[in-house]
Amino acid sequence: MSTEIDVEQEYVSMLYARLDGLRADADRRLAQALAEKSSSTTAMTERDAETAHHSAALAQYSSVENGLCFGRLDFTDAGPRYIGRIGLYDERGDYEPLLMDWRAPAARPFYLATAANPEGVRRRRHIRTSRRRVTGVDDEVLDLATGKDVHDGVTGEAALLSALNATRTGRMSDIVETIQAEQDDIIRSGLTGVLVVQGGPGTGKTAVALHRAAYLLYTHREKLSRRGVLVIGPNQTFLKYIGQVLPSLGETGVLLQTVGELYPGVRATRAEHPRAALIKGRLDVIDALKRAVRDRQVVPEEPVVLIFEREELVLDGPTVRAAADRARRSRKPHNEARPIFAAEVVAALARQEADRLGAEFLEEGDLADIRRELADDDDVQEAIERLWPQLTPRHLLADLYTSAERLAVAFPDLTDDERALLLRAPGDGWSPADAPLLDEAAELLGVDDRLARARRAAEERDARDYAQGVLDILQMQDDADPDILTAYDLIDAHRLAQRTEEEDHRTAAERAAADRSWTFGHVIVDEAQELSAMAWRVLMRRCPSRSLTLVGDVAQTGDLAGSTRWEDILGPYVEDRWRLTELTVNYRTPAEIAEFATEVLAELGTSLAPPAPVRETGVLPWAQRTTSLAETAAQLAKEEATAPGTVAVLVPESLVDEVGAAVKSAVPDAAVGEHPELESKVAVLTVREAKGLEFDSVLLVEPAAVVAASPRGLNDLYVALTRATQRLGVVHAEELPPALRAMAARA
Ligand SMILES: Nc1ncnc2c1ncn2[C@@H]1O[C@H](COP(=O)(O)OP(=O)(O)OP(=O)(O)O)[C@@H](O)[C@H]1O
Repeated sequence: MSTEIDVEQEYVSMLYARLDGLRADADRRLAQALAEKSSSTTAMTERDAETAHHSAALAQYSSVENGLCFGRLDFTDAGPRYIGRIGLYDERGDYEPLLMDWRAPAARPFYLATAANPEGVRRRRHIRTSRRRVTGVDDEVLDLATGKDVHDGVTGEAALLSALNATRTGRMSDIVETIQAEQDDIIRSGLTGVLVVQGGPGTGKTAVALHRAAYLLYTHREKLSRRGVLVIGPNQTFLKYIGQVLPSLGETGVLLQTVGELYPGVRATRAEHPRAALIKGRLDVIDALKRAVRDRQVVPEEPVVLIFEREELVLDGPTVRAAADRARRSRKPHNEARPIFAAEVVAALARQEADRLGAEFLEEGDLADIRRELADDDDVQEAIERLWPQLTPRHLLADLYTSAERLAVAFPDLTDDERALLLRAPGDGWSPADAPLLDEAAELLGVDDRLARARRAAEERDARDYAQGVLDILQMQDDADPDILTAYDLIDAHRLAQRTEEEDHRTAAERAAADRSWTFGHVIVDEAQELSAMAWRVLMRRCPSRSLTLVGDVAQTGDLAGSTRWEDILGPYVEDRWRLTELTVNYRTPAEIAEFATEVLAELGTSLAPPAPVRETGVLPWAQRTTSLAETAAQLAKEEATAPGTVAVLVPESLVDEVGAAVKSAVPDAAVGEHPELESKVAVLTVREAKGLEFDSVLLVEPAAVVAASPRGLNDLYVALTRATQRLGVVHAEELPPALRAMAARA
């Protein structure tokens, strides 16, 4: 007798056969396209496009290999509908859907139907698979009369709990099989406007943000694949943690970046004092940058003497000031106003030279000659460069940060101590807070695109030469029959080169990463509460359409430059035209641990409600007092590592080296230091580094020091307490913070 599993196995096997067929087909077409000898440039670009298309299809088919089909809906009046990671159609007959993409409207009842509101669904089935084998099914009968109702608003309870209880791997996985109704609403919310998703720790904000990216790309493919989707995360470790989710949903074209990467060509990761980041994150830094630019527009105290045609010409203060005023009145950015300044200076020098020669004997043409010669003169150019230098954003900021005098001019309102925080040695590298400033500087300076223009001109020349070569060959071939219209007759080398150039086969994400002026179709910001006002300014420049999703928790704000009110972030850009949605269920932290986090939340005095934990484990968190913090933490980490799953040792910044070294000697393959490898069994991290991450077991070291380390220390403690999916232990030498006093002492 065939069981339900056998029935589903048969169907699932058929789906995999179809997937294999599609894969073989794409493989064959790709090989064909690659083997094709292109006889013309047009054919070549077509071939490139085809190659890119088939490669992308192949990548997608491979990425959905695991868990291809995970659900089935049976309707009261219709046959079954299978739900999976992508849509598959029957190639024969009338292209009947064999598998419904989870993002299609027809798949929605899988996530929304409840016994109270079944949407025509009689039964929802979760299909569990391991590779291509069906290992089990979980059914829910959505019929109030005969079936059970959903539990606490949770759908697919068995599948959900099994996902939540699974041991963690150090890589986030997708939740496509068990998306909950409140999450589904957000994921499928419209593309336009600003959507804010506020939710406590573990409510699935990151998961929702990524599934939303996949949904938007599916639903608005045409628009978004051209302009691209940008996802901003707090740091590289986090981006690596979430990096697999979108590919597992078949989407590879989304650009994941940190704020430190927003300025193309710079990867800003240098650590700096939080107060320095705070200063750089405030909007009044724009005025400081303006002053820094103006400081480079020099009016000499002593007249500058130039030798031209063996005679002296003099540039005095008033002449330079008049030229500078004229340039500034143009309201152009510094580099773009420079030619105006240079022309004024040259004109003033030309007048001097004309007076010397006897102006009455000179004609306008002679004057123009003098101006041209002066403009070409090395000494004159050098003087102009000294008085109004051509500046790149990097030079401007590097010169500023390495000079106490320049800092004093740019930041007159800061104290000496504050300015000292900004001072750095030459070649010290950029911090994440510098990236928005580099971008702002680029706005103030205007593009110095000489290099880019020269490169583009060279490329164009190459392309033209290449096109000419192609046309010559074609013409040679076509010489045989003069009556046939040749490519040469239709197009010249220049146009052919242009056409080749227009076809840029990089993905939108790749092009966007390299282009400061790129604007995205949609921007998603995770841990959005942490971004500074300056970071928002750059992001808003990158997203003039204001099609944005902000995901975060204003109770977890740790960065001093971050925000604790959504209206403060958005007010300057969209006033009150933004939609607030909330996530209320905690999928990560078991009730036993969440209880302590709730205490901290109350102490924080916010009006935010704690998210409701969806499960209990029966395991109580514990605390152990010790006089040797590092050794005890290391010993306990070693013990914890014998249980299944991952272990994080979370430490205040001040103890990271000491505890890291002790843990490393007790557990040699533990990950410590910057950018720890999260797939390691044990990792030592500061609380800040652990933001957004989760582990099966968490050992928190010296919570009192976490609280004391920053004005937002209590927020940091809240983050630390909410990282565990199973177990939490606290190791401390000092008194516990009040919210943790009730924690049981370790037996
Ligand atoms: N519907 C769901 N089905 C299965 N797992 C889920 C679901 N929603 C959330 N989770 C899981 O809960 C955990 C927490 O999710 P996530 O990291 O997205 O939360 P968060 O709100 O971003 O947390 P934080 O504020 O701490 O960054 C993850 O393991 C995620 O996979």
